[in-house]
Amino acid sequence: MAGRVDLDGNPIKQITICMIGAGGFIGSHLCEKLLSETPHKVLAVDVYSDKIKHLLEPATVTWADRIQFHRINIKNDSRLEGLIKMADLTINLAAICTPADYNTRPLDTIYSNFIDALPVVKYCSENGKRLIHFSTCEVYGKTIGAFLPKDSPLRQDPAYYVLKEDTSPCIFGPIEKQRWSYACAKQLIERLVYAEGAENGLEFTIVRPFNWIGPRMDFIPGIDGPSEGVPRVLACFSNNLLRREPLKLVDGGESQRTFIYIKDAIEAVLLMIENPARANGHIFNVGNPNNEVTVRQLAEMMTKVYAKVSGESSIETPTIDVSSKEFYGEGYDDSDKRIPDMTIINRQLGWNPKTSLWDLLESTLTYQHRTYAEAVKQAMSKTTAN
Ligand SMILES: NC(=O)c1ccc[n+]([C@@H]2O[C@H](COP(=O)([O-])OP(=O)(O)OC[C@H]3O[C@@H](n4cnc5c(N)ncnc54)[C@H](O)[C@@H]3O)[C@@H](O)[C@H]2O)c1
Ligand SMILES: O=c1ccn([C@@H]2O[C@H](COP(=O)(O)OP(=O)(O)O[C@H]3OC[C@@H](O)[C@H](O)[C@H]3O)[C@@H](O)[C@H]2O)c(=O)[nH]1
Repeated sequence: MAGRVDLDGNPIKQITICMIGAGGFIGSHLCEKLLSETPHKVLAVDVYSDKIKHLLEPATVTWADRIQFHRINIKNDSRLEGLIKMADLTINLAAICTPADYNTRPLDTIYSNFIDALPVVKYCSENGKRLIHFSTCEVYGKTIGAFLPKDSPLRQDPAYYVLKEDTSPCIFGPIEKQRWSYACAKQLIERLVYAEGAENGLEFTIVRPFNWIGPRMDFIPGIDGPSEGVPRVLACFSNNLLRREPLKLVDGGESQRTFIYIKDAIEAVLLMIENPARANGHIFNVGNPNNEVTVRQLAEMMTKVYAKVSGESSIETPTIDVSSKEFYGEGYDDSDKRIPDMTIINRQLGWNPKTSLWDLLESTLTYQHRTYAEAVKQAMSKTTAN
């Protein structure tokens, strides 16, 4: 760790980071990276700590004095401002961010993504502290191309679908499509952070993650989360594969996504943390434009990769179609396509993603198999016995 320098060759000083939402998927990977590869200190704030338990116990690990866990719900805890004041930088990851909640719990979604983030922005601004705020690629909503006729040749033109931080519009569906409650709340908090920068000099960076995936993402229903819960697609499909049941393709699985390996994405966040002069005042797409698939193709690839890593043959009917109304309920809608433009992050931080979709699925599904296969088998045999 000695002699670490930033992108401009300046020595990197140790800082204290207040990480809100540190116990989640992204937070757990970021904590791991900061503790194992940097000298920085982490004030980890969350209501849960299961995903960072391995970093907190036993107290003898070499970084024991560099991480503190604070079990705090930021909705209503006066300790938050004190922690932000103690830190040099605050990173806010806390959010409700699973699509199954956006249309079924729209109030919780809006409160979590906008109202609950307000004090964090305010305390950073008032105390002159730097903020890295986690937004989402969903702020782009649908592509312009989605509104062109199906056979229009313009649909092939990147100008109609590549998503750029400084020029693309944010296109959401009607209010009754409550799916967009999340994207809209995230957009408004982005605008607020930006305005605090413009009017009050807040030093900020906004991150727009494009489908980061990897180990510890969400939960496997009935094993380490509610049986009826619907996590994001990686965990839904992992759960289906573990239970040897067909993967459910919502509305035919035609939507397209670009998936990036969590470990590649975390490299980008570390560059933002350690290069404030290059990251402040910017909004960054963080994704892998080379890893685009339809959800159907993702299902097919995950089925193949899982067969390889588990040694089990795939089932006869690997996928089935379900309607979005049946799967998510009333008010669901979808982003059609998400390809991040990488110009700004490339120019400012020289960062590029590395891992192919096949490789990231292979390491992630190896983890899923090792972590869950036995527990799923036991849970299934109990259900059959009953
Ligand atoms: N994973 C992705 O691909 C992705 C994509 C786009 C945006 N994001 C954004 O990145 C951030 C982190 O996402 P994630 O995938 O790690 O999600 P996650 O759900 O795993 O993590 C969020 C964490 O925040 C905590 N939290 C929520 N409300 C809280 C509160 N009131 N007080 C304290 N802690 C609270 C949760 O307990 C959870 O541990 C979110 O803001 C999300 O919108 C993630
Ligand atoms: O079992 C499933 C689950 C999901 N899907 C589909 O798979 C696609 C991806 O679904 P995800 O649950 O990963 O969520 P989305 O990509 O739509 O949104 C996510 O993207 C960015 C973040 O802000 C959030 O983490 C989340 O909103 C959607 O088209 C969804 O309808 C299935 O076809 N079957």
